[in-house]
Amino acid sequence: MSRLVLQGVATGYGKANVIRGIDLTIESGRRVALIGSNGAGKSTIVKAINGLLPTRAGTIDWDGTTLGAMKASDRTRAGIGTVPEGRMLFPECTVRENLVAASTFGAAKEHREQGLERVYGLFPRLRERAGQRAGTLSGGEQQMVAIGRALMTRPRLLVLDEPSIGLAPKVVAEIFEVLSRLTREGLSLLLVEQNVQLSLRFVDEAYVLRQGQVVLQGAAAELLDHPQVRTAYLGQ
Ligand SMILES: Nc1ncnc2c1ncn2[C@@H]1O[C@H](COP(=O)(O)OP(=O)(O)OP(=O)(O)O)[C@@H](O)[C@H]1O
Repeated sequence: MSRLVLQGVATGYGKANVIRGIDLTIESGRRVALIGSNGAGKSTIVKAINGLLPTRAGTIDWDGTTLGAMKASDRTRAGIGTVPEGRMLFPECTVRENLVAASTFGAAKEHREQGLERVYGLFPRLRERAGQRAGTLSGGEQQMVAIGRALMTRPRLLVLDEPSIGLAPKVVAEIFEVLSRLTREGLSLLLVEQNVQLSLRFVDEAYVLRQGQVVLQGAAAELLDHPQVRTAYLGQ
């Protein structure tokens, strides 16, 4: 079972307490979105989940185990994959090298070729561009590499920070179709998106964050109709 539970999580930077006690649960196989305006703390929560930022209070449980001070690399090995904001690829390395770099994590090592085949099957364009330097790819292709790289570690939960940013609608649709396919195969998703319309149409449930606190949560379809969400995030 792959269940992520945040209880009373607080974290921040230096003297700034950015996240001030949030509860959030992602049940196995569910698609969950975290929405909120610029600076609400979405990326900060992502960093607390993937272990790049220590928590100051509360607990994060994954698969029934409290993560505590577990290192980021160990969280990846435990099945939490991240597609970071800005993609963070190695621009001078090829697509294949970027993908393979991630497979040095745990079990993925023996399954490198299998992993590559799976990624190329999901994103055929990456097979065609396997030898091309990542920095020369289009934005959409780079996002595909970032997602593919996370998949190379065989995650059971994929955390995506702003996957649609700066991409044309057609490419976004293509990427979300792959994400949809992955969730049908049982992968859980935490989607952080500025595009509220897109994320609420895609996920099962969502949390609305304001100034480091959850101000609304519920089924995505209900939130799409919620007056506060419509006014604040959908411009309606
Ligand atoms: N490394 C850092 N050091 C200090 N403050 C930071 C750092 N990273 C983020 N912050 C601050 O934490 C707050 C939340 O930032 P965060 O990036 O989590 O917001 P966000 O909801 O993801 O916003 P965006 O949609 O603009 O990415 C902001 O006030 C930001 O200035």
